[in-house]
Amino acid sequence: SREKGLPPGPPTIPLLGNAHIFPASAPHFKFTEWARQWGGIYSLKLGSSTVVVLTDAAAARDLLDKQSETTSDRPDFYIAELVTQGKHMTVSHYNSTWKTMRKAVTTILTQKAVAEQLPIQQAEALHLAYNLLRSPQDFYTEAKRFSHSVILSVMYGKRAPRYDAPQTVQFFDCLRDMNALAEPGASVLIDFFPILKLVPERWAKWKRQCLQLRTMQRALYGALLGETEDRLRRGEANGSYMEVLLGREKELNMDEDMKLYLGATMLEAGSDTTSIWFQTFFLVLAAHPEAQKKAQAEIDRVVGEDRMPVPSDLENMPYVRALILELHRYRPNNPLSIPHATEAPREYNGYFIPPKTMLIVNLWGIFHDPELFEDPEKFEPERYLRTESGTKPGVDASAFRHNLIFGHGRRICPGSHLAESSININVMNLLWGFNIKPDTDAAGHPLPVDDHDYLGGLAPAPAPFKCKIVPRTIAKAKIIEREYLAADETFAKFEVGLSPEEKEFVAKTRVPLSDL
Ligand code: HEM
Repeated sequence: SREKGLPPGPPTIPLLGNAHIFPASAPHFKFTEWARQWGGIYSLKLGSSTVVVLTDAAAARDLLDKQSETTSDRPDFYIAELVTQGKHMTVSHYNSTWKTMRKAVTTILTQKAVAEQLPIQQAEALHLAYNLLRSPQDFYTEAKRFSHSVILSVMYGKRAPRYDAPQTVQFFDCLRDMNALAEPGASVLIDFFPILKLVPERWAKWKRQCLQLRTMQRALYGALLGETEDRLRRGEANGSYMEVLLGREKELNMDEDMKLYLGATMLEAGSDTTSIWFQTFFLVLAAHPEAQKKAQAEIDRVVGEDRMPVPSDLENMPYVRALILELHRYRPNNPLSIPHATEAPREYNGYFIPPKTMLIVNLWGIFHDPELFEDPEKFEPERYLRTESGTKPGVDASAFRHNLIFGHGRRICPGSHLAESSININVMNLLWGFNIKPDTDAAGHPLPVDDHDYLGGLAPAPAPFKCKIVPRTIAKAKIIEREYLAADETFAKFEVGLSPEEKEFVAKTRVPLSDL
């Protein structure tokens, strides 16, 4: 049962606590419903463990930002432990391995270092736009290829020019298997009822799956690391982050496994999140033509017809900036962020929070709170023009920093600069060049777009859907094509390591559309 002093919460039953009512999928909806009933700080009992859900931006700031020395641990995650033996930074406990890896990541992902990688990000964005001219129906997988290729290039100095290349397929298989194993249903049970860990391998299919995934991951990430080392030996450095790390591995104290899993962490954390963001972008814009038209009008005013947008244009586009913030609010990538855990007892607002409590920031519940946001279920970028935080006028918004969707405290997303840069470039490019429209029926009538249809997981992606992505003018399509072909030199630096098949593929596709 719930110990005295804990924040309130739904009634418990013996032994299980609240485990019998713990939602198996899309937990942010149930967590939000409970927040409206039990308040911005409530607790759940799962067996003898405690979860505190924070649907309150000020409480999240006070506990996770301001007291982050004792609230930066992660909960036990036995599945990840089996697969990576504690070396995956995102889910690792707050220990010396995490500190070493986090330091390495902060060294390579500074705002300045990200700015230096801008040319390949811009070239990848051109490739995305060019591919949307060629095969707009593939936008869903193209969002994944693009996101993966950017982080693969900046991390390992190698592009992913097509979605169905063997190494790219292998990467997405690893990601799919990890996400499936980490679905709250299975993993929550093991973590809260540790006796399940003792089930022998022959009865525990998940144990066998973990070992298979470990083998797959080590083969893939070992090969990518080896390729970078070979390139360095051949004197073909191209400025990738892994090269920087390899140059400083002694000073940063990185062992072999840390190097391998650091690359894995970055590729996985960077590919999935950004691709889901762009899939959401297409879905929500197809459903909201009015917002799309306003953003396009602003982009046309600032950029005109004769050139593509450049990053500095965004300064002059308040509506587009508001649209990006509204997308973060309306469909936050990680609706429950990533859970933290306490290392020491905490008192907050008269409640007692014991050590080893799982702290969940319910971003969904915060961003969809009708007390804070006018008509929160409505997609309305204008709210970010009325107030800086998008909240209703008069609401105390001091805890609403603009990067709330990137998490809190010492665990805050280290990839946020890279992600924001990708988002800014592409949102401008895509709205400048294309109309994103609902799919149509046989008679050409637009079909309704369901922007609530999402898959499960901690970072839910829109369920695969159809939409029409059409160049706004022939002149703009020609400019995209011209710019893409002109980025040849930038691409070439990241294509030395491609297999002969990939090189052939690139050579065949790097031609004007009329020659295809
Ligand atoms: C739209 C894109 C992205 C979103 C919304 C996002 C969001 C988040 C969130 C909410 C967290 C958890 C923070 C916390 O625990 O308080 C996180 C952690 C993390 N993110 Fe991102 N992220 C994005 C892109 C990226 C990219 C591009 C990279 C890599 C280049 C990256 C690397 C990481 C890593 C390594 C962590 C774990 C940090 C740690 O546990 O210390 N993310 N991200």
